[in-house]
Amino acid sequence: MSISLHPSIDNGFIATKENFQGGVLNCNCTSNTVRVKLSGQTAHNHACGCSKCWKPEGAVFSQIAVISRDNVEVIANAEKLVVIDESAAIKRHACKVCGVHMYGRIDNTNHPFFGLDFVHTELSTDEGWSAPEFAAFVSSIIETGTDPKDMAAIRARLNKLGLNTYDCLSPALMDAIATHVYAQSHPQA
Ligand SMILES: N[C@@H](CCC(=O)N[C@@H](CSCO)C(=O)NCC(=O)O)C(=O)O
Ligand SMILES: [Zn+2]
Ligand SMILES: [Zn+2]
Repeated sequence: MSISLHPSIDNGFIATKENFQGGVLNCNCTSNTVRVKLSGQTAHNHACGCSKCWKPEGAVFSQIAVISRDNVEVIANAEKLVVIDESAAIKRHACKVCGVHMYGRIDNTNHPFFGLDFVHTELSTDEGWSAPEFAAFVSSIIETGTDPKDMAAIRARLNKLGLNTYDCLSPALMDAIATHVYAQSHPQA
């Protein structure tokens, strides 16, 4: 059986819908489902191979996007959410019953991505969320057990799906991080 990159990516993905208004993310519990309302479109959606982002069963990548934290609201069963790693920059709020990560939040106001929450839009039944644009932290899938011998074929599959592969974030996001770092040590007069 071939490796699943991610169920929302393996066979091509649903296109971004213009003027998409957002929707609701649901955890995998069939009762007392945790629900998170996103009041708007997401951005910078990507496949992430890092060991920290939540992946559906059997997938080697997660699919993760960002949205303004002001547009994220837990609307049901918030008491089931726990932060899985308090020491991480991104505090991933997961359902303690099914394990799904409902949103990741950055508390450090100096972090380059402060103000943005990280979300997995496949948890929504709504269609039209921003489509994946690239694959990040690709080499990191080896850290969670992928055979290094499979990497060339995996990178080729991602490329064929239209996703450039990077071993950290995309050049645009890495430039944004570096710009933030420079600005912190060179404040405007
Ligand atoms: N090789 C490591 C990489 C982990 C990592 O740095 N992950 C990134 C991307 S997550 C979303 O794109 C990150 O920013 N992490 C910060 C955090 O998780 O708090 C590994 O695989 O673990
Ligand atoms: Zn759950
Ligand atoms: Zn990640």
